Amino acid sequence: MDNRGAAEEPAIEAYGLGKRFRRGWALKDCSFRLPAGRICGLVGPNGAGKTTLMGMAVNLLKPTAGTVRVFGETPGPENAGRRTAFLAQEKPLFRRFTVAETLRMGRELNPGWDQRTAEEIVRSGDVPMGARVGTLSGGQRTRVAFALAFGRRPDLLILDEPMSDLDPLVRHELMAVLMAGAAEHGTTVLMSSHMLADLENICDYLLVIAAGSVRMAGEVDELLTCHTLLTGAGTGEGVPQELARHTVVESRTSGRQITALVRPDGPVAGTWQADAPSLEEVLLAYLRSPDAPPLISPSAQADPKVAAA
Ligand SMILES: Nc1ncnc2c1ncn2[C@@H]1O[C@H](COP(=O)(O)OP(=O)(O)OP(=O)(O)O)[C@@H](O)[C@H]1O
Repeated sequence: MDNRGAAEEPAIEAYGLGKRFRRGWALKDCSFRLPAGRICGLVGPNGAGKTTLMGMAVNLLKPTAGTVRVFGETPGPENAGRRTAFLAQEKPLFRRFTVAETLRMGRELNPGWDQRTAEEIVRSGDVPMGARVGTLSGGQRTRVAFALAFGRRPDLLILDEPMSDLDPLVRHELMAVLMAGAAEHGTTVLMSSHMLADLENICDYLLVIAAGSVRMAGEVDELLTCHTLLTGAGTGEGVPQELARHTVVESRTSGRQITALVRPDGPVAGTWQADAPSLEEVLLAYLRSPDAPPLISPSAQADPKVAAA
């Protein structure tokens, strides 16, 4: 669905966004739009620029080039900042605070604080309210940090690899909490993760970056339906001639069999078995093929006017 024209501003819109550190560009010419209300997976190899992008959306980093807007505003402590909660990769918490004190701090700092939900998230993991944060396991600390971010009831929740230190059961439980809460409150979620199979179950939107630029962005359904996985008999090296008119994202030869992920431009000639790829197959193909043409679906295309606003 294309949200253009909807009354709600996009949750995030970036145009020509870039960040340069001493060693070079961490993110370059990055343009996309994330419509409000989506659960968006942010995918990319190590060092692709995911944390840098999130840092600019939450005003921890200033862009070197271009623009990023959150609900139509430049990120800052005011409106956009108040509507956004960020769970950083290192989950910064006060180690000397007890869990109860941590939640009390959340309540005192945030007018729309949802104590019941925050407590439920903590209690369902049997984390003692009286325990000091510094004595908790990594996964328990993540649960508390998650409760703190979620309890703010933000309109935009930005999570940097939230699942990396969670066991599979906790991961599923917290992601279910996330999805139910987001559905109930219309929260937009931007979540980076390397767990591609998990993202398939959680996300309805996707942003893929590699080497500092956008490789793919849009509705998961849309991105899936425009790809086909072809399997056929390989006759040699390289992309077979009959695929030349289509966009071949990746082609791999194994023995006498060739497998190609393509964006077909009309019917495919030749004898191929055509299958619908999984999200994981599409993501892996794009991650392995940095030279494949990027794919930005209409709902994810940034409006150049954002840069001028
Ligand atoms: N504060 C900084 N100073 C200098 N370089 C930085 C800084 N922060 C990030 N970088 C560089 O920017 C690039 C992008 O880093 P970033 O942390 O955004 O990647 P990432 O996609 O989040 O990676 P990962 O999946 O490993 O968490 C990397 O090359 C990194 O070394």
